[in-house]
Amino acid sequence: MNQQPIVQFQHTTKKIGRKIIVDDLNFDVLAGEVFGFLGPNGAGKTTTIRMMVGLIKISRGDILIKGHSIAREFEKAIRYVGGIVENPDLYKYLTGYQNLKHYARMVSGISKKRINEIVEHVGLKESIHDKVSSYSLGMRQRLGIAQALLHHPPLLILDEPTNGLDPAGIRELRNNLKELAHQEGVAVFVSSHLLSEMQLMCDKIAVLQKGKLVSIENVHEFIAKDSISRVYLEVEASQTELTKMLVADLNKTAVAGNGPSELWIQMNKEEVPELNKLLLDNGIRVLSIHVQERTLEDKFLEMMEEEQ
Ligand SMILES: Nc1ncnc2c1ncn2[C@@H]1O[C@H](COP(=O)(O)OP(=O)(O)OP(=O)(O)O)[C@@H](O)[C@H]1O
Repeated sequence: MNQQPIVQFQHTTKKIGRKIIVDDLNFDVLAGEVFGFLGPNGAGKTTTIRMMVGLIKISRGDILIKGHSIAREFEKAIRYVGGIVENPDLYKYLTGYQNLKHYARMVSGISKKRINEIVEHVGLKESIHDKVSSYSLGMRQRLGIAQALLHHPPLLILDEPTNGLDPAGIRELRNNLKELAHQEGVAVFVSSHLLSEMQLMCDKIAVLQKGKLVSIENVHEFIAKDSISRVYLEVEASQTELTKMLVADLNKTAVAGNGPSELWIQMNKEEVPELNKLLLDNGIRVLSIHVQERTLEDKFLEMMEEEQ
């Protein structure tokens, strides 16, 4: 997979009045990855995206798209961007196809073949000749993506794309975006509040807080890093004895679970074999041992608490 940088943030900063809203961002978004942009309300995500598409000026630094500066050569840079920043811009009284044709006329060099190809790609073939007013929100979102992709941009920017979609619509969108990135090599830059969704959708996660980049990692590494999991045990042993043994041998405190033989311990997944051995060496019968993996949401909330 071609992993060249499509977007390069270079000391990107936005100041409004005296307030620094986005503070010295430095990172790349690569071809072929779904890149998640996370952060609590007011972190500066929308402001960053608005700078990426030229809706507001960059105060300091720059953003390069395929090597072209948004600040100095906007016309060139923006040609490489497909974006839905607010709601997709669609004419409801026209059909999906007429909308795409209208858009294609504004951007030169888009063939009929390309329109059909993209319609198929976003899964709208069946309903493309229906009026947009009859479309569900998910279908409108897909038509918006088709429109953004008509001119073959190597970068797709989506601000909160799952807003208002039902679970089936979210799943469709997720699969669609992953396919675009992984099979067509498009860099997909997505901001969202839905952490469970981002965990399923993204390859990489960047976390913004108070305008600053606080983390950027592969999604699996991000979740697993310094990962303390809950390990649930169901054993045939007296809880008091077991608790004493865990403190003495592993320096761990166990918490009673729901049933009389259940308890849980906080530990790294890597420590589980040691726990298992300790139980076996002491002749304790283990009925079940289960590691509850952390989610992106757990990690994100922990991180926000630490930052506070
Ligand atoms: N034009 C403006 N004037 C003053 N402050 C602004 C302006 N635009 C944004 N802000 C402030 O900048 C901060 C970042 O806003 P932004 O909308 O980028 O955050 P966000 O991460 O997208 O948040 P959300 O998740 O709530 O959409 C907020 O504190 C907001 O109040």
